[in-house]
Amino acid sequence: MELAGLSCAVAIAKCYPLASLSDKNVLVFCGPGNNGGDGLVCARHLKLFGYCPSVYYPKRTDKPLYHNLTTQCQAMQIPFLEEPPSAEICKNYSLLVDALFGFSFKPPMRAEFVSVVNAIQESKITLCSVDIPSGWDVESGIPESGGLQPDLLISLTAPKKCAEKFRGRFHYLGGRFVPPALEEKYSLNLPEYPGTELCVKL
Ligand SMILES: NC(=O)C1=CN([C@@H]2O[C@H](COP(=O)(O)OP(=O)(O)OC[C@H]3O[C@@H](n4cnc5c(N)ncnc54)[C@H](O)[C@@H]3O)[C@@H](O)[C@H]2O)[C@@H](O)CC1
Ligand SMILES: [K+]
Repeated sequence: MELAGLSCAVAIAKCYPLASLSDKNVLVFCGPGNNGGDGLVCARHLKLFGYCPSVYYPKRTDKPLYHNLTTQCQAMQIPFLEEPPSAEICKNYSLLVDALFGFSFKPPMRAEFVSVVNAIQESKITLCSVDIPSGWDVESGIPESGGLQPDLLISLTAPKKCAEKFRGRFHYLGGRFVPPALEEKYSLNLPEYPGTELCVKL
């Protein structure tokens, strides 16, 4: 998770260098599972890279891993929003990071998250999705009702089938931790990571 989240922060910094943004404010939406954990790690590394991340983490998982990730963000003075951000609030940020749901999401979206996703969509702020655009089915992709349309998708470990439907500008692969034997076993056919890079543009 630490490597996955770090690779997301690196991909974001490559696509949206600080100098290209009107301000450094980034809002990271974190869901209850591992995708949200990746988001917490990503927020921390974005801060280390000079961005000003805030986190919205409405459904916190009561496990030591998530407590620790939250504590680390708080120790770095990363603010946690208490109220669900409206589309207007989202407009205070240069970038939104969607780490709500990943490959374990089962549509349809439960009511408690519908307004959160709608606010992201309505704001039209540049969106970066971690692993899978939240609300998309891991296999079939975009929901019929429309869904989030990220500008950057960071696929982790290997692109999921739904990534075929991604239409944004930047697609990166991150999570450089697959042992070669596993890559071979599942015929993942992953691209070469250049040098010591943590992510690679697809
Ligand atoms: N397992 C692995 O090998 C890796 C996993 N990683 C990350 O882990 C993610 C998968 O994590 P998880 O399996 O924890 O699952 P997710 O983080 O995808 O989501 C699980 C959570 O979503 C909730 N949920 C599911 N369907 C929902 C719906 N319709 N409405 C509202 N809530 C819903 C579940 O109750 C659960 O709390 C990946 O997408 C990736 O981001 C990466 O860190 C890399 C390695
Ligand atoms: K996501």
